[in-house]
Amino acid sequence: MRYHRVLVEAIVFSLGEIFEKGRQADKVIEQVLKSNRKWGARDRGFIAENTYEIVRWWRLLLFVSQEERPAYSDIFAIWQTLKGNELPAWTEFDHIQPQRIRQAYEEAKKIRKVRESIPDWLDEVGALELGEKWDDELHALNQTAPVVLRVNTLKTNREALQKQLAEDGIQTNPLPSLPSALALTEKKNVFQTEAFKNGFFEVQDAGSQVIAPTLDVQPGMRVIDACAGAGGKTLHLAALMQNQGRLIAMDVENWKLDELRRRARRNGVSNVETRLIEAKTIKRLRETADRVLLDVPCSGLGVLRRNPDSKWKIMPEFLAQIRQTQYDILSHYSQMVKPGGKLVYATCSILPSESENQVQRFLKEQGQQWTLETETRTSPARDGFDGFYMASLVKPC
Ligand SMILES: C[S@@+](CC[C@H](N)C(=O)[O-])C[C@H]1O[C@@H](n2cnc3c(N)ncnc32)[C@H](O)[C@@H]1O
Repeated sequence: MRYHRVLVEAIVFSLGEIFEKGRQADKVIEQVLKSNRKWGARDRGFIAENTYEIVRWWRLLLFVSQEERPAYSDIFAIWQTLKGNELPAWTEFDHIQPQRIRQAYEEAKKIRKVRESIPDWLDEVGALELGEKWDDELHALNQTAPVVLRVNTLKTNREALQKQLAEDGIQTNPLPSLPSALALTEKKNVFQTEAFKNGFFEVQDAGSQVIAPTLDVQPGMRVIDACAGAGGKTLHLAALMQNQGRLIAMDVENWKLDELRRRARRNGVSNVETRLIEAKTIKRLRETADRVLLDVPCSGLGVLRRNPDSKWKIMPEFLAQIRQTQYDILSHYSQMVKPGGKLVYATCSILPSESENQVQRFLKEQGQQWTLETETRTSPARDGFDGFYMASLVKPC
């Protein structure tokens, strides 16, 4: 393996931005990759993959270093050694002792929270809430996530897109359980393709693709996506509605709705209107929707494969606070559903306290009003999808 100093320096810089300035890993990597247009695909892959993997394995690497504040270049060297790569003969690596690193790693493997590189409190919460399933889920959450596309059926179909991407050297496999999903066989930058620029697909994990179909939307319905963000699931709903009917996408953050509108244009979506949530927005929409999606803000513990830095950023207090927000949204926003209509409550969390328990509390506190129709979970350990939860609730006529 040949190392280029400038690439290793880019990784060291990125780690400093993430761990010292608390910046989001994907934003830092995006900025670093933009800083040098001459880097090729392999160089970019080297920077991005190593930075993400070091962030993912941070606690394990710190343990193996046996130092309180090791230099980021030492952490890089430890990571390469654990991967079985020989280090270059650079002076900054003179003091690195591969044999000692391998011994410390043997010790690390005996302690779950170190081996799986997770904060103490999170290991405790996971074990408490998931019991014997925690080991497998935690392990699966540390694997690199596949890149999955959702075919935009407003513009193309799965076979045609698969063929078009293959002509660009991008090989994919259809996922049998999801009619619009294609998984890449190896990581490639799909955003450069004509197919992406023309809105033929979106990048969307398989677990996330299970949610919109749960609403059972029909063309012509009136549908509200109440926590729409930048619209991953709004676009999917629009495609399932065949662009017919009315789809209101709402959020409390205007910049996300701006991004949603941009994506909707690329996707050829014409039945979406965006609405910033203000004091009376929900009240005004009382009993107006055939379907309401509540894809509520959550811990993101089901998508740690993609965002490994969030395990170092979220705190127990945040979990308590977000649970309250989720319940407030569920109990308040559910009033937008018409009698006979349907509500889907969804999270990208593996924790029952953000998911099943919230729905149970809602059913109990709302009395006889609602019935739980279906409850589904996707699992990194069981099906290789990100960890999503979705419950479909019907309001009686
Ligand atoms: C899980 S994300 C949504 C992801 C989005 N549905 C998608 O598929 O791309 C949750 C969203 O809820 C929004 N949010 C936070 N508090 C909210 C509130 N009180 N009402 C509505 N949306 C809220 C956040 O801004 C965020 O965009």
